[in-house]
Amino acid sequence: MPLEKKNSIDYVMETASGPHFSGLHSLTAAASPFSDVNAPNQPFVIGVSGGTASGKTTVCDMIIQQLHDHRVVLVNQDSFYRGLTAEESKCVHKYNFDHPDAFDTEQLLDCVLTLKSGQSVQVPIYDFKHHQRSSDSFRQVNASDVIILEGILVFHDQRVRNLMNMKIFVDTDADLRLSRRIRRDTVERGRDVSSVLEQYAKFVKPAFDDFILPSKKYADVIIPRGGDNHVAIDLIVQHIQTKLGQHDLCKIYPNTYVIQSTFQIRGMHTLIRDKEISKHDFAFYSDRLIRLVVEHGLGRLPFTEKQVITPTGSIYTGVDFCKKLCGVSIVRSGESMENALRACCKGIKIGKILIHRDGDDGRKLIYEKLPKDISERHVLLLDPVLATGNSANHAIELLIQKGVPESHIIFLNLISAPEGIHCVCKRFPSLKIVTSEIDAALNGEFRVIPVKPSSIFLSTEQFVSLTDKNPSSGSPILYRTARVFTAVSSYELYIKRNGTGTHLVRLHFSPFKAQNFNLASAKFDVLANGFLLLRGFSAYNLVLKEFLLRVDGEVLEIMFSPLGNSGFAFVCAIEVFSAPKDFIIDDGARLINDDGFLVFESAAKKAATTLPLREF
Ligand SMILES: Nc1ncnc2c1ncn2[C@@H]1O[C@H](COP(=O)(O)OP(=O)(O)O)[C@@H](O)[C@H]1O
Ligand SMILES: Nc1ccn([C@@H]2O[C@H](COP(=O)(O)O)[C@@H](O)[C@H]2O)c(=O)n1
Repeated sequence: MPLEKKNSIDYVMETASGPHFSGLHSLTAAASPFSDVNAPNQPFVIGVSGGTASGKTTVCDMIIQQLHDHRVVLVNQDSFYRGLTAEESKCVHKYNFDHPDAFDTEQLLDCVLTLKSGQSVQVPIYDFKHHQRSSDSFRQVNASDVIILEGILVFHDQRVRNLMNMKIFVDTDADLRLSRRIRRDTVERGRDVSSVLEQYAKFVKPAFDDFILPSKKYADVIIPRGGDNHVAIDLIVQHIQTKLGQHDLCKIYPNTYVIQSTFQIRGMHTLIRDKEISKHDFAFYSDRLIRLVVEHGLGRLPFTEKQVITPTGSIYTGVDFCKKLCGVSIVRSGESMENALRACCKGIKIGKILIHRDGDDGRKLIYEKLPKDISERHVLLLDPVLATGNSANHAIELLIQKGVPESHIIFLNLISAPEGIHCVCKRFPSLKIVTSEIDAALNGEFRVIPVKPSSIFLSTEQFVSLTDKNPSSGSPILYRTARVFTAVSSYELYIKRNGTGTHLVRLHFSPFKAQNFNLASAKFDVLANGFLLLRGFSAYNLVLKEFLLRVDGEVLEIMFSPLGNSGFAFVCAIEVFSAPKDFIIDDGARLINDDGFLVFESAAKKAATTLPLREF
């Protein structure tokens, strides 16, 4: 290759699109200067208090229902009633269940602290009929995003109050509470009306006046009418959702946006971080997440008001998208976000920036291919993993040098490390970062590879790159190197844009001898998306094989499977071309031969080999 071409930006960009692994590199918590914000996200603790039968449990149930996308656990103060001694049990009507001492508050504190630290706890089960805790069974309560602590006296002890992020007091009329209590205690707790009224007058009402009502002042929110107050409950749920969606870093850097976490989103993150996930699932779920990030990022762009006339002739006042827009991917992992961006913004221009480390002295070379009018555009900068932030800062600096105002840059990530957010936001406070998850911490074990490979991805590490040291004169460069696979290995090609359709796959085999390998002795199968292309194949001479096959989706996987004694497979080059859409006639294709003709059904769903164009 001429030196001139080798130095060209296009060449650098092309070669940079090869296999790429992006990872967050290890940083021990101790080494991190951001240990405070790296601390795992603490659960949100809500205290719900109020008089007996005020509707506390009902309100909690309504909140839990509405927070269905989050992990919420309910802890009842009732579970921490002390068991009665034999003596106390004998004259239970003299026992004050409404006094703070009736509860084991130390145990309650331990329980909430354990849950807040992210561990599960065994909560006692209380039996109101026998006034005892179950001796042998517990309720397992798991760590969660939200802990709701409910009970008549949960605001009484300051240490318990201090654990709460939000305190709600359910304020229901005393007469209504008494009538509910009579019904509940007679129907559910097997008591008679007179004992209920006696307990109410002797203990319940005085304790309400002495302990419960005075604790109302600690409440952040008071809900009159309890569960009937849907407006209050909706507002509370909205507030909790906002708090849950807001990482501590978003409070420090208001231009950092984490998309609202739901079980769907957490589920997808769980999948893409699972080392057992298949490549297809990895690509599918990371692409789904990337689309959400892209949509959210687009939502941060400026808009103008626009009115349209609807088919019924009325005026609809809406908004118009920002038109001066472009994407810029940080090569190479950023390219994996391009599909999602194109899917959301038809025809969007996409530029590329490659930051290339030159030697070990940290010197960086930057190559770029950007739209000429980039300074007039809003830029969506794409990189799925924001790790240290160093590359991102180089890319952003370059965009600013090109005349893009800092406030016109929206940096889209799938996963961000706190270090990266600090690094970028400190330097560029007017830029926006949109991410789907901020990692809690990076530890020695932690390494994320969340990006869909850019264009071609080799699944194995068990390969050898060979070079023919004695090529025959005139032998094309293509045939002087080969990849040898000593285990089942596959290339995944991400077929951009057109995806589904017919593709021509061309495989080049040139059997030379190098190192300890005689490529002519290789014997192997080749499969493409499960179709067997070559069975027990060996190449004794230079061979070129072509196949036409239909790919459903974005991925074409070409697999090499060594057979028998040879123990290895090889290939010199793979070419894939997209054929015209209807290149293969689906039904009714005929093979004409001496015996008449053979009709092929669903031909497009099969793989077809072409007639050898050149077979050496
Ligand atoms: N808004 C309401 N309308 C009718 N009944 C209610 C309402 N809120 C609660 N209740 C009933 O009152 C009783 C006590 O309610 P609960 O939510 O268990 O109160 P708490 O937890 O404060 O003791 C239950 O039987 C419940 O079904
Ligand atoms: N063995 C017991 C324990 C408690 N109580 C009463 O329960 C009330 C608290 O529960 P709520 O669901 O009404 O908040 C409290 O007022 C106690 O009097 C009881 O009767 N027997």
